[in-house]
Amino acid sequence: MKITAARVIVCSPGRNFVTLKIETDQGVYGIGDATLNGRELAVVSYLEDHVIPCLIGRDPQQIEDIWQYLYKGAYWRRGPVTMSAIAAVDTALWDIKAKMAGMPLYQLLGGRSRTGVMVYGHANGRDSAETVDEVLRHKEEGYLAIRAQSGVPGLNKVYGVSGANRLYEPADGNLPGEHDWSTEKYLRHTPGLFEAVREAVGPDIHLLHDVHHRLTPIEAGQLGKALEPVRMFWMEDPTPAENQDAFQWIRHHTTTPIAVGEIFNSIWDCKTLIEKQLIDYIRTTVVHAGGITHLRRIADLASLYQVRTGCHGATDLSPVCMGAALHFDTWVPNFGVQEYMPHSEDMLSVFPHDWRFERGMMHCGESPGHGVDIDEKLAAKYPYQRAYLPVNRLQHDGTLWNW
Ligand SMILES: O=C(O)[C@@H](O)[C@@H](O)[C@H](O)[C@H](O)CO
Ligand SMILES: [Mg+2]
Repeated sequence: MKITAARVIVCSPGRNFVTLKIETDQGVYGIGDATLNGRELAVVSYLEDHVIPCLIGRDPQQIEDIWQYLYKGAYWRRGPVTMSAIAAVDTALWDIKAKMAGMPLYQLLGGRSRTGVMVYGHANGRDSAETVDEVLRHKEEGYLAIRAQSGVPGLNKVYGVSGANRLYEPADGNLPGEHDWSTEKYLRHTPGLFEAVREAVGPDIHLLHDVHHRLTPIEAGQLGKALEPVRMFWMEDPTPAENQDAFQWIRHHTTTPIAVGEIFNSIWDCKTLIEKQLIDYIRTTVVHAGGITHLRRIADLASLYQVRTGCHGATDLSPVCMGAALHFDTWVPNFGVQEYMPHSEDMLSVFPHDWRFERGMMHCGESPGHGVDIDEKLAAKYPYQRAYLPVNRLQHDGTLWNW
């Protein structure tokens, strides 16, 4: 069997997506997500100018050998651009292999480990009251796990708050927007927010919160301790995770579970966090952590240390990634939860898919492959529009902070 062609499809049905399509001499093709929010064209070039020429003529069944070839053969290893490009190739090859086998991807990985994939929805509001209402609305819709994010009194623009339009999209404008930040105001506000949310929603709903890299380790310890009475499912990205050892200071002060990893792109980024059990959930994804092949390795390492998966699933990860993730989630033994920020109708129309949401669970579907396709004609109607993620500055003196 041979790869005969591969091409990158860039489209923007409400937001930018980058999709790799690999065609073979058996008439079967596979697709993979290569979207890197705010740096999309870097991955397009990495694929078109450097990777695709090396793929033509190779046997698409040799998924592992091609993964090793692209990882070791680049010499310059790891990084979000490289690993997103490798991920797109890997996902497309798994899609092809499953289609050739005539089975849904989860069967090829090892079969079903659960009846469905528990997902968490995104409730957010401009203030605590609006956020509580949104959490209750998600409970009504059947979610068993709900992330809550709210505006912070005294801050203008805060991560995760979509305001009137319920779909949250952080990449805005063709230059980075500037948000303001005050840790003091955030730490004053957040414990009260979750007391109100837990009071309203009752004891059975899993509550999650994304700190989005903004605290120091000791501040994260403070927040985790303040949230203990709420019994959070997790506190996400409490502090920047380049320094994995720093998480021991959070662990010293709180038992609130911790989730990290959506911006990680290889097993090396999370090795210490997992082996020292400094986290409870690993958030690495199919699209940014080297595809199914590498994500399986991360999940297997995590399973040795009772760390569970909690894959990132924001709308800037395309429906192709969501499809592949749901097959992974259906198989992976140490599954925790899957993030699910619903894509808009425009986005979903470009990516016909097999999955469905039912009472807080997602089901990946039974069609061969990962169950997602791309309507190239429709995609062509939505040309790329440069968009950046915002930057964050401390409100009192403008210091550039973590967004
Ligand atoms: O947990 C999450 O979903 C967030 O961290 C993301 O919304 C993140 O801000 C975006 O994926 C960045 O592109
Ligand atoms: Mg996050």
